[in-house]
Amino acid sequence: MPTLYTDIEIPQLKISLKQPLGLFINNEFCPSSDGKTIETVNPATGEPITSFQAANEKDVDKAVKAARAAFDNVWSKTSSEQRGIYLSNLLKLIEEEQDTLAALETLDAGKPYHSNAKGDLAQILQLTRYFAGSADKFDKGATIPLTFNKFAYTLKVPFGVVAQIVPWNYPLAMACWKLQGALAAGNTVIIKPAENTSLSLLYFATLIKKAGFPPGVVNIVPGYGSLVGQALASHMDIDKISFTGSTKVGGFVLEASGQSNLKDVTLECGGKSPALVFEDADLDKAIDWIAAGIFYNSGQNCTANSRVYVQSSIYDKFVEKFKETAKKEWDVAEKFDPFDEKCIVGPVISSTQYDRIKSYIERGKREEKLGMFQTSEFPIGGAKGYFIPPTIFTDVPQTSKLLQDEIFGPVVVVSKFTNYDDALKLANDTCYGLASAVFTKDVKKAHMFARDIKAGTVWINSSNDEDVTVPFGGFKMSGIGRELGQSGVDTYLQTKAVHINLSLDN
Ligand SMILES: NC(=O)C1=CN([C@@H]2O[C@H](COP(=O)(O)OP(=O)(O)OC[C@H]3O[C@@H](n4cnc5c(N)ncnc54)[C@H](O)[C@@H]3O)[C@@H](O)[C@H]2O)C=CC1
Ligand code: BAL
Repeated sequence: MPTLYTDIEIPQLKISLKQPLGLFINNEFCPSSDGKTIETVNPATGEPITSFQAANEKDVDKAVKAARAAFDNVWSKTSSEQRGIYLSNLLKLIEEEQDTLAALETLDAGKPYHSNAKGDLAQILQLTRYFAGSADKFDKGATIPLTFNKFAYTLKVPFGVVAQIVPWNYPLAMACWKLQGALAAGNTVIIKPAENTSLSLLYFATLIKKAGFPPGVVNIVPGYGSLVGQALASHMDIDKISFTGSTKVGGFVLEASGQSNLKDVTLECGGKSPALVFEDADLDKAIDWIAAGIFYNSGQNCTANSRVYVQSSIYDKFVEKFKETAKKEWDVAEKFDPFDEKCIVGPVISSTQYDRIKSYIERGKREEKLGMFQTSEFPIGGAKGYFIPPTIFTDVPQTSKLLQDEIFGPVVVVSKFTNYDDALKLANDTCYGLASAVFTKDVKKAHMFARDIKAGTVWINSSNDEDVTVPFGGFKMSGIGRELGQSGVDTYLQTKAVHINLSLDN
């Protein structure tokens, strides 16, 4: 029998835990059908942590059968109030176990424990509270009076069996954005974590069971995207799929739906979000927001403000102060233990991502010969893991690959603009449309920008301070659909129209 649990010790926090390593189907941890496993690595050290069971197509079928049976026999007959009670039970358990869950994020994803992983858990608590309260509120239809002899009404009904594929940059938070919304709406779920960050969600499964969710309502199939993700996207008995990750894979998911059963698709994909700084902005505050908006989570944010446009009249001053702030507040030097309070910029997730980001930095420096500032020497001496210092490229032309591509690391490009029209044109010149930020004291200009920018989120005088009660999602190649807020439940409901004939004659 394969190992389905291992003991994990986190001496820095004096935490010991029993880590599940199996697939989670019908409320039980089980081995994969072919016994294959995946090794997961601590990105702060590059050393292996443990290995977990890797699902395959056969296991996906098993999970879908469990989810279908749970939907048909139990979950579709469970009242929305009761679903809210299960989510409230879950909330209490997350509160009790938040330090352990945050510690697992730090260990497996390299997120600085104090300044980052704990923040993810705070958001998870907030959204679980919100979705627990929404279960019996957002599923109401409407009555539509038609003629004397006819009226209609609508019912909001869950899709049934929902698949969810989540990435590694916010492993548990992204899972909870999707999971709690789908459960509140009355669906059963099969969820796939990213292959490099599966531990926190597997531990979370123990809370799902303790919270009282019936077997089969939540199923977890860790494994490779090209195998398990693809099997979910093309499965004939899954009614909806929600995906967060790269735009490229988002396209595969959409295509797989089209080639299989036209399952409903929500996609939350890449971004290259602009931040505009006008000459009337509060410069110090703008810089603080922008630095956090790109360097937090080592730049591994789909909404990171990775393109900064500054009005020419304040450009030099901005660049000088931005570098100072990056060095003072966001340097990585000698802070290589993400459990230590001093570590603010953790490692990036993997050697693959490290090499990818490094190649962009090399390109900017050598091929494109751009002005570059880094808070520390790179590669960093003394770091075993995948640490990259905050990197600022200046005077970057609009045609640069560094300005057009999503780099997904602590790398930012800064350029000039002359006036509002120029700034807007540059900001909209991208295939993405996830988020944007504008810094100005001119209320009119700020709202003009909110109107004119083609992006799903606009921050005025802030950046990346998302809120779980506000809808989130992208324009253009950044995605399809919305999550969080009321949309976070609505996206898992479909509308049925009922026509009523009151006529006595026909
Ligand atoms: N929007 C976001 O939050 C994220 C964006 N990205 C972007 O993607 C780039 C590459 O990162 P990756 O880890 O390669 O992202 P990815 O898109 O391959 O991974 C995200 C999730 O999709 C799954 N997946 C991979 N191939 C799949 C397939 N064929 N069918 C279904 N699911 C599949 C993965 O297993 C993972 O769970 C990053 O540099 C970044 O630009 C990555 C992660 C999150
Ligand atoms: N900030 C959570 C969404 C994301 O960056 O993927």
